[in-house]
Amino acid sequence: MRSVLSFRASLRGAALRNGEWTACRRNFASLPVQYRVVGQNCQRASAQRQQRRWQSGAAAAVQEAAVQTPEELSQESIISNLDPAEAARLEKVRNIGIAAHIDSGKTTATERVLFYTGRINDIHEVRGRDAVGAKMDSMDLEREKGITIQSAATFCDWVVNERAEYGKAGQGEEKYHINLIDTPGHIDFTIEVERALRVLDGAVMILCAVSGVQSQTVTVDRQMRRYNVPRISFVNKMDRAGANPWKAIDGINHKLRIPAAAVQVPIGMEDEFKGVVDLIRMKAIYSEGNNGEVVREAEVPDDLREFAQEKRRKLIETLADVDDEIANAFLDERTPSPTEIQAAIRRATISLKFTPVLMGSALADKSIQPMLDAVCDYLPNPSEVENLALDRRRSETPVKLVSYNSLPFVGLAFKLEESNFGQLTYIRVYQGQIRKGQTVVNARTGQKVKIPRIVRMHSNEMEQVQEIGAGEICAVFGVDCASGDTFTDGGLGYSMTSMFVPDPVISLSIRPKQTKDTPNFSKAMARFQREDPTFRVHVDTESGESIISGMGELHLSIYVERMKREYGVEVVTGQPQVAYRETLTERVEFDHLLKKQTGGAGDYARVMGWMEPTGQLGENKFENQVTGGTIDEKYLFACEKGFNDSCREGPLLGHKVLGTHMVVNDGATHMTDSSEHAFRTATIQAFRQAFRKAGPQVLEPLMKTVVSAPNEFQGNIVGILNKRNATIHDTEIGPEDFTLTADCSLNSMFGFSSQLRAASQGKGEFSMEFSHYAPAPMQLQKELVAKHEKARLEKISKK
Ligand SMILES: Nc1nc2c(ncn2[C@@H]2O[C@H](COP(=O)(O)OP(=O)(O)OP(=O)(O)O)[C@@H](O)[C@H]2O)c(=O)[nH]1
Repeated sequence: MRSVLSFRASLRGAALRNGEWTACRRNFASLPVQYRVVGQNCQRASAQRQQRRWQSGAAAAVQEAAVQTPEELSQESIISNLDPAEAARLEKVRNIGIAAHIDSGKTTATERVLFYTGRINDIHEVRGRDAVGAKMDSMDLEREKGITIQSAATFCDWVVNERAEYGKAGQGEEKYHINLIDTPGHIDFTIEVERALRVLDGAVMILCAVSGVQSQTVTVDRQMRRYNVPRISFVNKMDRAGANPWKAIDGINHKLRIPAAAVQVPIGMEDEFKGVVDLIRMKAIYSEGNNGEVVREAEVPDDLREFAQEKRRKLIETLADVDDEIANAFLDERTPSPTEIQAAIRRATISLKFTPVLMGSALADKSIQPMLDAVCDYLPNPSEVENLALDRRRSETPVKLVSYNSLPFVGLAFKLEESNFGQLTYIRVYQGQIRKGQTVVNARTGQKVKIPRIVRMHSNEMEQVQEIGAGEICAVFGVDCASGDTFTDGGLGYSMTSMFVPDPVISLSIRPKQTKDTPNFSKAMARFQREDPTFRVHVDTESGESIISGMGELHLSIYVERMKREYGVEVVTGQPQVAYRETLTERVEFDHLLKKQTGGAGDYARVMGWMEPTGQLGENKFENQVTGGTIDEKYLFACEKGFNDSCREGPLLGHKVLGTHMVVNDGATHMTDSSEHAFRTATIQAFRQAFRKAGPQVLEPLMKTVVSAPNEFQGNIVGILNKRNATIHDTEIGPEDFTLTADCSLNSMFGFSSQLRAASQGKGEFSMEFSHYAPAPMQLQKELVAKHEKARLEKISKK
């Protein structure tokens, strides 16, 4: 032990003095485990110290610069005197989401959660024979197709019983209030996951016991990281043939790169799956009764004792890598107590360093209750999550929001939905309370709105309430706003950052079959656009047709179907179109003169400079390098407008331009004939001419495609993908199914779903997600440009 301690001392000195830790790391892998733990702790201590130093410096700077309003001063004094009763209320609140790959069992698990918490009286299955369907899939389309399309919110109370092993005996029951959002798995509805994770404090990531980490698990993982959402993992479908929770845990560790360890081991597998052993308390847990509603605890079965001990050691070892207290116990060669392990899992989960893995079978009603206990035990309450707003009155300084009722109200509208009673706006209350009849202010528009009605949502049902406290989720009626707007009580100049909205990748033309349906058609379009930021509608300037754009074929086909069912409008749609982009590849100089001086007021503008690629296929850039005032400031502003207009409609196909840099460094102005209009037009003309000379290219979206199917269909499916020019990167062959990952151009993937169905007897599935833009094949580029040119000339000749 002495050598370990001196090792620790020398490392700490080195790490703090001059960062030699990096050098130590090179030989790190060869050290025995206890040395590795010490090393990591020292590194962490050094980083923490540096961070603390930085934070105190930053806080002092902010305080110096701040001119605080009376409201903000009162906010600070309230925070420094937090009421213990308020803290106790918050401790028992959990705002969580359930997110996973398609068909992992999110809705099935949520149905059990609602049943065990007494929110529903019977369990109904997704695509069940009783034709009722799961509670959270309330839309007819969801019930028919057996997929979740919209996220649905609900709430329930869960009672965690005293557990002597955690030193809580004698404290009785603890009742938790859980706000829960069930999200869709299909990538086409990804915005639903995005906005749910934006406002939730924690998540349950469900994995299929047979497939483990799948393509959408990776997407959901990325979204959770984007919003710093701690998660517990639940390996579902333990009753299925081929179930292997250890493969799933391996996937979390290596594919998602988040330290994970099982906190349970299964008792039996596949159709012998009976329950789980809780590794922290070393107790067997069985769910019995008609619907698994009776939870029975028993001793660990003899034949599992050794295996459970081994997995318990693995859990402690994984925790020692991410938690100092467990690392110290490890060093002292002491086995941590259940209370210490539980506390360490909670700390490490909330600080995003670890995910505990639970397992069960939602369909077989097994082991859902321990998952609910874990939600309460390991996921954060609203006061444990850092939520920041930007203070517009202090140059957007970030301020921490505190889930405390007595503070001024701040909430975020994260989802809009049209209901029979008008627009329903889902709001997460970050601080303060919202009351019926209260006037709140939209931070974006400055508009004041009175809240006429507040409800708590239970899927498609509502429960009226008078007020909602800090840290909770509710929905309000009669508030006109956009998704992502911040509301405050008007006293604070705070606004919150909104969620990430991906760009649509596919579009198609659409029109009502009968002209009499046009008003309803427009109404539906307006509503769908307001509700879903990834669904866009615009009118094509050339053809005059309405074009809808979205995240995939399924996404758009669902809206076409909803139009028919909810608005009685039959529509005619065109072929799906890909959202191409345009870029240039070479540097080209320009010197363009616009001169119209025949009678009356003329137009005069000369712009000079160059265009070149930015080096990345990202944002376009306009730069003014004019010296000597050859072009007036206001005209340069018009040049920039002309540049932005040109980037919206590229010269090749009329699609958006990417990665283009335009520099204007000289020009000429006429005393009377120059105008903003002239400079804007001259820039557009210069852009068009220069772009065409600068090695222009059409870019097409490449999709990360993941296909899985039973092994016997692999040959067929690979053949189909090869014909569609896919680049296959990876194939993983399991005992029954294979999964392959490929890059495919979206253009080549139309109709793939039906071809896959036919080639795999309906057993194959695939998901596609936008990856990046890449140059389209030369032949396709030529065809697209020629088609666009032909359509343009036809339009001119018709005029
Ligand atoms: N064998 C088995 N099947 C399950 C289990 N849980 C769910 N299923 C089945 O898996 C299918 C998908 O279940 P859902 O609950 O709709 O999955 P989901 O993740 O909500 O689906 P999406 O939201 O559409 O992505 C259904 O047929 C369920 O009956 C389970 O524990 N075992």
